[in-house]
Amino acid sequence: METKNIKSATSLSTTTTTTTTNTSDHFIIQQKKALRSKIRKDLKAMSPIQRSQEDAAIQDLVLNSSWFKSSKGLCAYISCESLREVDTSRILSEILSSDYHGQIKKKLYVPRVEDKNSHMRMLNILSIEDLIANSMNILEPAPTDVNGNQREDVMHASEPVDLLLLPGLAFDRFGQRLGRGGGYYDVFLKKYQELATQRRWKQPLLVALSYSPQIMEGAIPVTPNDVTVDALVSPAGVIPISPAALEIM
Ligand SMILES: Nc1nc2c(c(=O)[nH]1)N(C=O)[C@@H](CNc1ccc(C(=O)N[C@@H](CCC(=O)O)C(=O)O)cc1)CN2
Ligand SMILES: Nc1ncnc2c1ncn2[C@@H]1O[C@H](COP(=O)(O)OP(=O)(O)OP(=O)(O)O)[C@@H](O)[C@H]1O
Repeated sequence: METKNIKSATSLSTTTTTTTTNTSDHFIIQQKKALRSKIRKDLKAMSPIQRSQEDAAIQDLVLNSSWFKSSKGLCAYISCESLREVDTSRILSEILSSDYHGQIKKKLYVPRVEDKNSHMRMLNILSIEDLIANSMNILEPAPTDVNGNQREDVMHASEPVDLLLLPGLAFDRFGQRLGRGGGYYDVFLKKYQELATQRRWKQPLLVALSYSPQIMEGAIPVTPNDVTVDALVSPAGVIPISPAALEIM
């Protein structure tokens, strides 16, 4: 049943535009809503011990991987405990730690919500101290740094990022991702992929971090705007999905 709905969602992508919402779209939106509720419940039901074991396993997999070690520029989310997101604190500390020349190891951009119309920017930070809690209680950078200088927006950077670490509520083995419903990542990812194409940069690797209950057996409901990820990192291991990921992971 679920698979059949997904097929119709896929075929819709060629026949509808992103500005119209027809009956089938409404059906998928309802299915997404239901799945979000179920996953939120499953995440709440995880014991703190299981969660911290999974946080450690996922972060170890990332930190020990060749694709993370070789990355030079990243976008990563600042995990929010109350949203039950996979912890990124050790990964962020490693990115922002200094090498023996006193230089930050990798360039880091983190999300900042600009408005409710799915608009998010990825801004450069040099330290975790650069973050302040927003109205949703998620840590994010102020648009300017302590000296009053505008933070660099990844969309205006002269160098590409090679890796994006993404949050989400549910994922499947096809790389489909269900977010929290704001459309922030889908809009950002589409724009960044277009920028990379224009500049003839290599597309960044999109890697989602997922607790075990967030990986679905079957396909999750998707709409044409949903951007697929290249790979998942779950406590059981790295799951490469796209040809680019299969080549390097
Ligand atoms: N850590 C982190 N930062 C992020 C995101 C994210 O998912 N995680 N975002 C990715 O988009 C953007 C912020 N979007 C968000 C969208 C919804 C909620 C939220 O609190 N949702 C509640 C339900 C709220 C409601 O239904 O009214 C929830 O999911 O429980 C938070 C952030 C940018 N920064
Ligand atoms: N590329 C896009 N252009 C315009 N609107 C978009 C785009 N992608 C998503 N949206 C809008 O964002 C809203 C939420 O979309 P959806 O349910 O797919 O979000 P999500 O995948 O859960 O969120 P996120 O992308 O933040 O993780 C929808 O109303 C959708 O129309």
